[in-house]
Amino acid sequence: MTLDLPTLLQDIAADVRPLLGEGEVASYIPALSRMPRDRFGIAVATIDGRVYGAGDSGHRFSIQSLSKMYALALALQREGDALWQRVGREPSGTPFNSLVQLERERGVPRNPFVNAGALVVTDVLCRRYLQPERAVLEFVHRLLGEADVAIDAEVARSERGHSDRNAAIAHFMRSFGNLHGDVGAVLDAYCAQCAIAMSCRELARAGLFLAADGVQPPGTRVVDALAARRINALMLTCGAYDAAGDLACRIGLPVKTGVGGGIVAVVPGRLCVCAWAPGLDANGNSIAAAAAIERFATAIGASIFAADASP
Ligand SMILES: NC(=O)CC[C@H](N)C(=O)O
Repeated sequence: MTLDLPTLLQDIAADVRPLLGEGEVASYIPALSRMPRDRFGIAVATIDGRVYGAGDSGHRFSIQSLSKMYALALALQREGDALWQRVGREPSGTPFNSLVQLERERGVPRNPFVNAGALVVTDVLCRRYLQPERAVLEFVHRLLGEADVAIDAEVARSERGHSDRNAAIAHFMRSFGNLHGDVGAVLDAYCAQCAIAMSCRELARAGLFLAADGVQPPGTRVVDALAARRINALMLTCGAYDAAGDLACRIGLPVKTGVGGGIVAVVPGRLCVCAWAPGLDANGNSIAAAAAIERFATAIGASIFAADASP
């Protein structure tokens, strides 16, 4: 059966509309507190080059922790397996900005997707690049084959001005010797990378390398196949923080969430899907975007835990 993806996406946009008033926007970053909660977008990019969208699929929003996929890819490309000496590969079962495990585990974060792990990744990039946030942005430009996407300077400034918790995490790790650079410089780069603004269409296209063993269609290798596989594994187990198990049950795919309301999911060998809606649940994951991707994955039979992948 050939799937009618444009119609499916329209149906999903209509289905999730009642959820759009639910949840809270990420007001701990003041510039994000103004986001209207009635927005919704969804887009799918297939590895053979088709892109479909519905709702506000072309509207750019703050990618926030979705940037951690790109930063990790870049760090793995530069550092290889040495990275795993400084960052773990286990789910945390704690909120994304938690400090509690760091003392017991001597400053080694559980995984690269909680803030502590992402700050270590940024520290690695600070060693490698004079402007690490530009390196992440240019990595995105390479994935998209165009240089249009940018960092929203106001969002970056707003988060940087309210980054006490991330500063605490960074200083704490530095006290254990697991953050080597200047904490202020790491926070500058981290907040700027989180403030990249992209649309669902751009995020779905940019994530295709994860669906294609590290090769960005139509044929540019951006990371090796093993790195792509590892990023997917970490997205499945850690990409949604303390909701990773719930989303694995509901969606069954590698996913990454961000407090800007975006969720990216990868269907290996086939496609990448991104949904966006600003209202967040208590874990900081978008309520309507998660519901939309759940509905999409179910409709196309995408769960990696199901025997039959194609309806
Ligand atoms: N989960 C997220 O998207 C968090 C990213 C945000 N910039 C923070 O550090 O708090």
